[in-house]
Amino acid sequence: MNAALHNPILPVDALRRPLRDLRLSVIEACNFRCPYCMPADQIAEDHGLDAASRLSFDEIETLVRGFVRLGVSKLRLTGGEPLLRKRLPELVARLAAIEGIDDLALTTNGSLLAKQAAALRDAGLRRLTVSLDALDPGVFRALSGGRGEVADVLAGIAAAEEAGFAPIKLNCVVQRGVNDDQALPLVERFRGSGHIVRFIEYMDVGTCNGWDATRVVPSAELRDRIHARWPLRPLDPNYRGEVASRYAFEDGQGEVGFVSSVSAPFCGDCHRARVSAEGKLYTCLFAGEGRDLRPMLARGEIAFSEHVAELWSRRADRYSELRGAAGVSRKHVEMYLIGG
Ligand SMILES: Nc1nc2c(ncn2[C@@H]2O[C@H](COP(=O)(O)OP(=O)(O)OP(=O)(O)O)[C@@H](O)[C@H]2O)c(=O)[nH]1
Ligand SMILES: C[S@@+](CC[C@H](N)C(=O)[O-])C[C@H]1O[C@@H](n2cnc3c(N)ncnc32)[C@H](O)[C@@H]1O
Ligand code: SF4
Ligand code: SF4
Repeated sequence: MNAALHNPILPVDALRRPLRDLRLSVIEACNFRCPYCMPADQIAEDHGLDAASRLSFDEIETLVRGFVRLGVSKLRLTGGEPLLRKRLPELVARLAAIEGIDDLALTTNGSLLAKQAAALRDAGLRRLTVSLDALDPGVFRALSGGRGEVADVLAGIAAAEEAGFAPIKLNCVVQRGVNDDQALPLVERFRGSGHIVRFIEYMDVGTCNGWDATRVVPSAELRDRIHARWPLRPLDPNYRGEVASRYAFEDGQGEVGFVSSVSAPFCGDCHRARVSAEGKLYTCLFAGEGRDLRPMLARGEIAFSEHVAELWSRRADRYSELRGAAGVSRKHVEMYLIGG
């Protein structure tokens, strides 16, 4: 909607998909070690770039302005754990002020949210997604790699609610035999709260999480389990290309969502670009390597956007649809580098 204001010629990729959505990692480091993302035995305690290797706030602002010229109106900040980035509210305020960014969201593990929710809200953040894989303290702790407490995340959600975030989306990555027994308690806890629990199929992202297809719980199976207890009916997407499929509780107690990248891929409508904390562009969550945008950033917003338009026009990614096909190999970037 805003895009034509800036640039009447908007790029489409080789599969005719426009660029609408930017997911920007502000930091690659994390205080958790979720085994499906950053297994503790493989990712060192002091893992991470030195601060100077991360894009500066000035670079990030130029980058986002450049993406807006190409049609992006939706921006999600992620990580690593984005709340570890120093002076994050200051960055949020700068990004919220950019004309053309209609939707500014952030995904966090929630552990540091209690302290920061109000400042982020005041800075202009409008939407929040908190990852929450379990309510049981022991299961939660194991799924954070022994680093997190569910009580802190629940306190973070309460603080975010208090600060005015509504609805908050709560993302749960489901693994069979690990935390699939947490699904119904999560639904029970948040039904009627105004927040939206979303179940994410465990994905084969990265090369270090030992992904195993037998641990994927297809969304349809989970949906049936929930439906048997609290009847559901399908809802229309909020916008074209929405990643989660939505279901309302028949009794009016809100909705749940399912992200089914493994059992029902959605590449046809994928309008998302991803940029890592050091400024590499990934045109797919499963891309093998990124393109370093930093040199072009130094040449300013217009030259930068022309460069990205060129890269986007050559994009033909659709990994989830091709998964398992002959010749499709796994040489993926790690999830904590690309931000999910
Ligand atoms: N395979 C795949 N998974 C995705 C894609 N986009 C998001 N996901 C996954 O879906 C999950 C939910 O994503 P969120 O960060 O909550 O973002 P979203 O669903 O786009 O959020 P909304 O803007 O609120 O609709 C995350 O675990 C992502 O990794 C995608 O393009 N491909
Ligand atoms: C990489 S994290 C970054 C943001 C923040 N640290 C958090 O956990 O919310 C973004 C999302 O990716 C999800 N994720 C990580 N690895 C995954 C995997 N293998 N399959 C599915 N989702 C995954 C996480 O659960 C989280 O919701
Ligand atoms: S999913 Fe998020 S919280 Fe968990 S290890 Fe990855 S980046 Fe950290
Ligand atoms: S697998 Fe790649 S192309 Fe397909 S929806 Fe995910 S990010 Fe987009």
